Amino acid sequence: MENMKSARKNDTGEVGSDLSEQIKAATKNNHVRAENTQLMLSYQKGQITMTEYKVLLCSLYEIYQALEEELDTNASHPAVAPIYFPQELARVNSLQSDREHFFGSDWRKKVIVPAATHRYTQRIRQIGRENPMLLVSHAYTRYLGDLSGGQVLGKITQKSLGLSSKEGISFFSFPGVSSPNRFKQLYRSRMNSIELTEQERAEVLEEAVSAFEFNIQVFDDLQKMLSVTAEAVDQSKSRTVNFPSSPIMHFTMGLCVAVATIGMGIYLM
Ligand code: HEM
Repeated sequence: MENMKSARKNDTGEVGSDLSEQIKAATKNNHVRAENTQLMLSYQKGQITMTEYKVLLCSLYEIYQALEEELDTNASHPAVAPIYFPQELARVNSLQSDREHFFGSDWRKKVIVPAATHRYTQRIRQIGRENPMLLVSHAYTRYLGDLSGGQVLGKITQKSLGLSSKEGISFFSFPGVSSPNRFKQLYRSRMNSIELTEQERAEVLEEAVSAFEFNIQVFDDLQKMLSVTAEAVDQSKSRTVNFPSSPIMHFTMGLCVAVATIGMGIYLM
């Protein structure tokens, strides 16, 4: 809320009246909070683990599938058409191949996502049906993030996981974008060309704040899920419970326990 006020307060001052400037100002504090989630901090310290990356890929896949399906369905909507760049930006195919790389050909069966991811995708689908204008806020939050800090995160992932090739990290590559900075300029100018009433503009800014918060909740839930998993695996070792013996089954079983625990915890709140 404070962010929203500062974006408006500065309309005639340093922020200006362009949507691209206002959305950046409105989400500034949320961006700081996102950068400071435990998952993103692990990233910045080069400490991302294979398990963290794999569960992150599962959630990103669900999120982009919802986002890109809704963008495709609403491609000719006046607020969506200017920022509709499937050739340059679409991530679902890259995420599919990254998941296939790590999970194998039956990757579709290995969906491990926390409740926060479902809440995020449900919101995207709801606005796709009811108010497609707000897809702008979600597309901005994910794609401009991927073209900014995300570019560094790709390099860190490769190094942290000791990957010798780009296989498994195609999510971070945008072959259709030769200069991320120039493309971001184009994207901002397209955002600025969208005609919005004051009320609509306020809604777009508010939805962008929510989009950041959805991402923060996903990161936090993933972290919780992984810590519960680690405990479940530890307990299974110490209690000699008949847990499946292969590492992948261990991982999957542990995550099932974790997802169930977190999912129930959240839905019961
Ligand atoms: C390790 C975590 C992160 C780092 C180090 C990081 C870093 C950055 C940097 C350096 C920029 C460029 C700022 C500028 O051009 O002024 C940026 C922009 C951006 N980031 Fe992040 N970021 C992180 C996480 C995130 C997350 C989790 C999201 C949202 C899901 C996000 C969304 C954005 C967006 C939308 C922009 C574009 C801002 C604009 O120009 O309007 N970032 N980030």
